Amino acid sequence: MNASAPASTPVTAPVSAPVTSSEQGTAAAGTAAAPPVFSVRNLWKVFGPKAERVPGGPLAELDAQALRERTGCTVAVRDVSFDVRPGECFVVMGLSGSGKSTLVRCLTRLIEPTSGTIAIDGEDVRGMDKGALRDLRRHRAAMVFQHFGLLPHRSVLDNVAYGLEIQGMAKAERRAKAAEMVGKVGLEGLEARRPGQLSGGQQQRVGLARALAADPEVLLFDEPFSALDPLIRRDMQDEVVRLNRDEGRTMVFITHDLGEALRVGDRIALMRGGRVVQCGTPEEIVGSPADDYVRDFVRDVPREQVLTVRRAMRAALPGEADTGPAVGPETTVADAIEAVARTGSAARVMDGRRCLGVVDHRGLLGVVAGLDAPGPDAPGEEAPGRAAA
Ligand SMILES: Nc1ncnc2c1ncn2[C@@H]1O[C@H](COP(=O)(O)OP(=O)(O)OP(=O)(O)O)[C@@H](O)[C@H]1O
Repeated sequence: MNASAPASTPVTAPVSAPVTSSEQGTAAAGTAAAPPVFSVRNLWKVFGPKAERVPGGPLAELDAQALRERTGCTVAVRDVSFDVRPGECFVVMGLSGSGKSTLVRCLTRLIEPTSGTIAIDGEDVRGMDKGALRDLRRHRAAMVFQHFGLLPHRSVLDNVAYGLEIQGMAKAERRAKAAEMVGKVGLEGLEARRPGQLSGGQQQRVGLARALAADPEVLLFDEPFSALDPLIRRDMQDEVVRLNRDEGRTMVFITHDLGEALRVGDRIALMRGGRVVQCGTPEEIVGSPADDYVRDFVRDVPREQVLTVRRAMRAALPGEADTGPAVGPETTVADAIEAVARTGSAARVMDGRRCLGVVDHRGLLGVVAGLDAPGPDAPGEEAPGRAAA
C-alpha cells in the first residue's frame, strides 16, 4: 500500500464539519419530525448502454434477464425513496446483488445515479460540482469500507491522523485529535504499533477512528465487519451502537446479515432486486413484515428479543395501574417475561409516571407465538398467579 491514498482508502479527510448531528445529542435519534439528513426520492441506477431510457418506461417492467438480453442493461436500484433522519443508524440490508452498495454509493455520487433526487440537509446532491462533491465526501458523509486501506509503515496514531495530514492540519493539532479518536475506539496504549501488529478487529477500529477524525455529519459503512470473526464482529457492532447512541452521529450501514441489522439499526431498509421492499424499525420488520419475502427473511428471529412490550400491552384493569413490576415502553418482550415470571404478576408499562397499560403472561406469550396482542378492551387474564413464562 503506498501513501498516495489507494482507491479503497476510506475518505477520511479532516476538518470538523460545521454543526454536526453529533452535537444534537441522542434525543434527535430517528425523530421523524426533524428535517432529514439524506432525502432520496425515486432513485434509479441502471448500468448499461443508454441507461436513462429505462427508469419509469416500459423497459423497466421487463424482468432482469429480459432487460439484459434486450438492452444490455441491469437495474441495480429501482425507484427507491427514503429519508435518513438525524442521529439514526439507518441500515440497508439485503442479499448479495440486491443493490445495497450501489444505493449507498449513489448518496455521495461515488456511483452516478440514473434518475431521481438526492438531497443532503436540503441541498441537491445531483447538482453539486466537483468541489462540492469533494467536500461532501470528506466532511459531510465519509465512507468506511470493509478494507480500511491502512498504511502499513505508519503507526496507529499516524494512520488515524492521515486524513487530517493531507488536509493540512498542523502536526501537534492532528496528533492530539488522532489521540482523542484512538481513545474513543478503545485503542489506548496501541498508538505506536503498526497495522500489521494488530488483530483484524483492532485494524477495523483504526479505520473507524480515522473516519471519525474527519468528524463527518454522516458515516457510511459498507459491510465493515463482514471479514471479522463472530466475537470481534459483535464487539465492533457494539462499538457502532455506542458511537451512535453516545454521540448521536448519523450512520448509514450496509449489511447482508439480518442479526447485525437488527442489532445496530434504528431503522432498516430491506432490499430485493433493487427495490426497498420494507423500511421500518427492527420491531416493524420482525413484527409486521410487509410481504411473504420479508416474513420468510425474519422467520428465525427470536421475536421476544426484538419486539417490545407495546405489542403485548393491554389496558390496565382497575387497580392494575398501581401494582406489579414496572417496565419502560421500549422493554423487550424477553425482559418483560423475566419480570412477570419473577414476580408472578402483570407488569405495568410506564412512560415516566404514566401507566400506558399492562402486560401479562398471556399477552407476552401471544407475541412470542406470533399471535396478535389482545386489544385494549380484551378481558383481563385470570388473576395473576404463577406466570406461565
Ligand atoms: N458496474 C456495474 N456494471 C453492471 N452491473 C453492476 C455494476 N455494479 C453492480 N452491478 C449489478 O447491480 C446489482 C446490484 O449490485 P450491488 O453491488 O449494488 O449489490 P449488493 O447488494 O451490494 O451486493 P453484495 O452484497 O454482493 O455486495 C447486481 O446485479 C450487480 O451485478
